[in-house]
Amino acid sequence: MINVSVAQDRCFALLPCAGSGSRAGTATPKQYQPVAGQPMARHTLAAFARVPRITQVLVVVAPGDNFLHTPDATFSIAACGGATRAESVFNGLKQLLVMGATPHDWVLVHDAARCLITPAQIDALIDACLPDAVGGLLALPLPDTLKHARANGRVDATLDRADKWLAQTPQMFRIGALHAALAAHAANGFAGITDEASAIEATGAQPLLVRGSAQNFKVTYPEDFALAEAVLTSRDA
Ligand SMILES: Nc1ccn([C@@H]2O[C@H](COP(=O)(O)OP(=O)(O)OP(=O)(O)O)[C@@H](O)[C@H]2O)c(=O)n1
Ligand SMILES: C[C@](O)(CO)[C@H](O)COP(=O)(O)O
Repeated sequence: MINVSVAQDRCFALLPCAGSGSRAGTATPKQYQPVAGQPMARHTLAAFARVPRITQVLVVVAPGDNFLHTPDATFSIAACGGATRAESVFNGLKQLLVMGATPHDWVLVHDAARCLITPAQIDALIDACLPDAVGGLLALPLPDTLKHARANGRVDATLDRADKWLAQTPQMFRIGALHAALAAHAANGFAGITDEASAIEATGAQPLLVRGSAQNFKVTYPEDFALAEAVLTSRDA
């Protein structure tokens, strides 16, 4: 007998990996910089490879990129990266549908540059979102006091942070819903769409917040590499 619930709940992973990493200041895009002995994106991929509920992993790279092109059965590559992260994700979703995913399947979109994600955190998001009608994202309540700045670099107010969260990835939604939500912003260059949840929110739906970890930070600035290296090395010890 076919297990219908499993067939309905397939989870794909989509890793946008086509950025230039301009804030990191590296010669090659930051996601390919060596961290703890491997290109950063390889650590991200290794975490997803250890989650049995992920049916397939697709990495979206920039056209012409060949940094990940060594044979590896745990992921596929599509060289369809766009000018923005949202465009890379939008193009990757189209590729997933070409590869046999259906609009009803789930997709977990995860920054290649968040190389400290763990299988347990991915599983926690899947567990929380599978029973949910909308889907959701890993996120963190603000750990610090939040200031409002004026253009002159001075503070004019301290904001209430009780209802503020920092968005992380993965962000998990139905492929069809996310594709349609992003398509609505394609004509204006995905302006204001900085993550998957923001596109879903614009449809009126309310993504679920699932508590992530401070260790799941995005390597963005030069000083972030040493921290990522230290955490990864400590996990291997
Ligand atoms: N056109 C783009 C831009 C970003 N990304 C990916 O989206 C993730 C998060 O983006 P971010 O950290 O902002 O990366 P960059 O855009 O590369 O960084 P920067 O803004 O400093 O240039 C990264 O894995 C990055 O490779 C992408 O696939 N396509
Ligand atoms: C998607 C994201 O990781 C959520 O925090 C983040 O917005 C991506 O980084 P960017 O600097 O906004 O491109």
